[in-house]
Amino acid sequence: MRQQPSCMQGALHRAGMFLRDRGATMGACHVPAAYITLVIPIEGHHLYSFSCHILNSGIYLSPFPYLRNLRHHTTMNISSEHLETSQDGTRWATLLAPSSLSFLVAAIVAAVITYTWASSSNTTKGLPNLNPPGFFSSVEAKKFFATSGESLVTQARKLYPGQAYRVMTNMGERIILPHELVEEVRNDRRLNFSHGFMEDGGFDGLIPGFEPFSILIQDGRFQTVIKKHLTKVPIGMLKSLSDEAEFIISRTISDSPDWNEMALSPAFHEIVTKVATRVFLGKEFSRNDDWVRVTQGFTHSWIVGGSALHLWPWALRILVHWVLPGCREARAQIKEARRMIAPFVAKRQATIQAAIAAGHDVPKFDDAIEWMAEETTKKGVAYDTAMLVNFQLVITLVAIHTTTDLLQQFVADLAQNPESFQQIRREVINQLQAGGLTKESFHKMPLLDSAIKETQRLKPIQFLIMRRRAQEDIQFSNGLHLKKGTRIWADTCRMRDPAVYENPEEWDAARFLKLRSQPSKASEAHLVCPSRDHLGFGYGIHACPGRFFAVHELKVILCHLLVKFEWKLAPGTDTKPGYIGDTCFANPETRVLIRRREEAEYDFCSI
Ligand code: HEM
Repeated sequence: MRQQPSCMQGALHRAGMFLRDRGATMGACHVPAAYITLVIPIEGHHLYSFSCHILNSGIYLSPFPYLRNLRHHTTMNISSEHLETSQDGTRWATLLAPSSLSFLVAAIVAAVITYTWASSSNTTKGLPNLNPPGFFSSVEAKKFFATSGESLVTQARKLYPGQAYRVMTNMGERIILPHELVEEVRNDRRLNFSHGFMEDGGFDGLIPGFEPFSILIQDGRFQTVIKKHLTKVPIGMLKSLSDEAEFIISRTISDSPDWNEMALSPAFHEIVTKVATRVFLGKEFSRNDDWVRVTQGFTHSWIVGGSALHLWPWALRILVHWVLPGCREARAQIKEARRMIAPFVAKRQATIQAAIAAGHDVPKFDDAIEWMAEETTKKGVAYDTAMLVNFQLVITLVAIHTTTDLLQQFVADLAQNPESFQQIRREVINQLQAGGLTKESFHKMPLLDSAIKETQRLKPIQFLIMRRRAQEDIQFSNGLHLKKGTRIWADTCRMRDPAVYENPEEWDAARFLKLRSQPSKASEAHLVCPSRDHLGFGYGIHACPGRFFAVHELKVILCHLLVKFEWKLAPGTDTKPGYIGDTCFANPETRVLIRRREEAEYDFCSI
């Protein structure tokens, strides 16, 4: 089965499959043979990650976690009869060519040059280039976009109205599409979200510490779990959300009737994490501070490590990640998460086995571990702790900081608009008193819904949204031609366009409530309904599938806050959003003065 390939050329040729996937083409390359093993994804699947071992005279890169046992293999032929199939059905090929460390370095340099050349030969080259990279390096341009991306894009809107343009972002080159093309992007399956995210955020599974993101591209099961289990938000889930909100708010926000100063960001981060974790993993984990620390820490490491990695050329990332602090922390956090989840999964399996052995009904569990296990089994694939942990880490990552951010911005907006604040509180209390904390009551709180949507209009989580990667060549109606592998983002400028929204710079709580009375706009005026005029949750087939859950979670937390507390901005505090790259975040320094309200107009324990 195993034999020595003749030289490095073969290995690089296979590496070309990986590069070609993002629009590159490999040139012929004669490099003397080296002991390098590359594990390359086959048939559109991606590699989980590499780990690197020095074995005898050679370097051995082995995949993690599914092919751990292959560490004992020294060579493997790439030909189709020698493909490996991992537990989840993904097929892999391992490439090897004989030699020494110097040739590994030569191979990496060759790959960098080829990739750089191939990337720059894209057909979108004729588009205006907003932030061109330097001749030898794109690092400065990437750093510039990270800090000044928002002002660059504002400038581009004036320079290139209605046109697509190129820009070197902090994550690499992107084509920014004018909003006119949003309708063409939204349901085009050739423009893929997960593969784009997997590349930007998961580094295509090539970097240990980022391998959890491979869950995003495994036959859509991640998205299916969310759509199937987190969209309807049944009353039991609503009750869990409220129960956890009651618990954690009482421990995070002072109960004093006197004004106390509080920073919004850390408090809301804690509240949102625990409330969401209650649904994802139950009380055992939502009340477990170590778990919360690990999952929050993983998000932080991902941001820090990922931002640093993006400054390196692709081929060097597989080396530098070993020393970058965020990447090292991410690896440690994954290990710790596995250590915590493994006994939980084992205990559950033992309970099921015991029930079966005793002839009892198999107990039913209702949390994200169970949903994912069920969905995976349905695909005929065995699941393991590593995969379940990947799922937990990624779902927490996509769910928490987005929801925390919107909650924080909304609370700050209310503090700056006291009249709307009082009207929204009145609406909430009236409905809670009339119908309790139910979905029906939420339907009767249109001002709350409208005001949150308004906050999101003025400060979406990204001002460039709908990240996609062209999975094949694409021609748009305006003549724009994208080559396979091209990365696009869409501009959100329409969300502040005076032709679409009257006084667009003004926060108007009732803006979307008023739109509900216009038949043509009624449906898209709801918070969970994306449209070309409001891209806060994206738009089209890849619009955020977690938005229904996020909106319910937000409303539950807000009901608690509105009923129990009074707040206003602390003197001198700053509410201006911050920008990193395409991300727009609520100001982490925002502080409020907050106090407990005297009236107890609704008792949450009664639901
Ligand atoms: C206020 C909170 C949230 C905001 C603002 C938000 C925003 C977004 C945005 C803008 C996208 C990209 C859509 C596109 O490009 O068209 C997205 C995608 C996604 N979101 Fe959210 N999100 C939130 C909460 C959540 C939650 C709670 C979950 C999970 C429970 C979640 C899971 C996802 C997933 C899985 C995708 C990728 C969809 C796909 O692959 O097609 N999000 N979200």
